[in-house]
Amino acid sequence: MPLQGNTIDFDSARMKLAQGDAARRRRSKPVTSFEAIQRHLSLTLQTSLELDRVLEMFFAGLQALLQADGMEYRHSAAGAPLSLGHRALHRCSYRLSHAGGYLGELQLSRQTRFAENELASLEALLGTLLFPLRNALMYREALASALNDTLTGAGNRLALNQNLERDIRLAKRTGQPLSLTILDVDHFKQINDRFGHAYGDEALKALVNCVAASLRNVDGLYRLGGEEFVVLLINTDANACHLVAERIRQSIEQLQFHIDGQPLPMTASLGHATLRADDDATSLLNRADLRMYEAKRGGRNRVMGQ
Ligand SMILES: Nc1nc2c(ncn2[C@@H]2O[C@H](COP(=O)(O)OP(=O)(O)OP(=O)(O)O)[C@@H](O)[C@H]2O)c(=O)[nH]1
Repeated sequence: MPLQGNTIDFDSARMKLAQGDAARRRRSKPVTSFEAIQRHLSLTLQTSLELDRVLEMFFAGLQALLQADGMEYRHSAAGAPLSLGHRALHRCSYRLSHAGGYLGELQLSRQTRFAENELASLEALLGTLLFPLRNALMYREALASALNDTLTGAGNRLALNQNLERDIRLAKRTGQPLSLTILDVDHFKQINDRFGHAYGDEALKALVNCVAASLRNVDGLYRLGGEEFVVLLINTDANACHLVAERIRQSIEQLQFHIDGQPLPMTASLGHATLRADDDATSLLNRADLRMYEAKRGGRNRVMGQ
């Protein structure tokens, strides 16, 4: 997985060193015994905390022991299943766990059956994956909690800043349109005042689920603060953004949210803006914010664009 941003890729540097060492060792004395493979793989797997990278290294290292055509890894924390190589007819699967903690499902496949002795070695080799995999999952969880709003699960302001800067750079380089919409819940204070803060929190969670359900998985949903959210739409021009914002508005209006069995209608006002050549993140957000306030002044529960 390529690293983004201006960082030094220590992982690949260390990998290259490790690979170089391995190549040198292979030239002098072939690495053949199970213990040698296991030791080498153990060292290699410690060079990264990136889940994809750890699994890639395991798949590559495994080939010294048995030839496998494909490997698939599933864990809800990892998002979509991660596939390496290509899937073949014969498969073996493992549910990985450690000290009661679930570490995912791993499946290997190839064209010919796995022999019993191969499976036994594979199971022994899986031990090398345990701690690197657990550490990579913990690292991923730590990153996610640093970038997500704890109440609603939407991205937080830090995630918005990072992704917006990146998407603006990309849109300017590729010439693709980029739009965003700011959404502010109408009269949210009344919900808190009437039902209490805890119910207000539940209403915000329901709203985020509702907005997320009307987006593509490449779209970003972020909480700016309070009851204000941003939807970031890559490769989307002003007309398409208006349609998306209108769809969001309607889905919030139709949301069947109940408090103690009582329906609680919610609406939101939305303002959108599309990237111009002289925009930066602040000017783009400010323009959408101005439109959102126009929507509030215009009577709320409406969408205003540029
Ligand atoms: N329950 C809950 N309420 C929050 C949270 N963050 C902000 N609020 C409340 O959201 C309300 C926002 O109120 P206002 O800014 O007056 O806006 P509004 O009532 O939505 O009215 P308009 O935006 O003008 O339609 C305040 O009562 C905040 O306390 C939160 O995390 N949970």
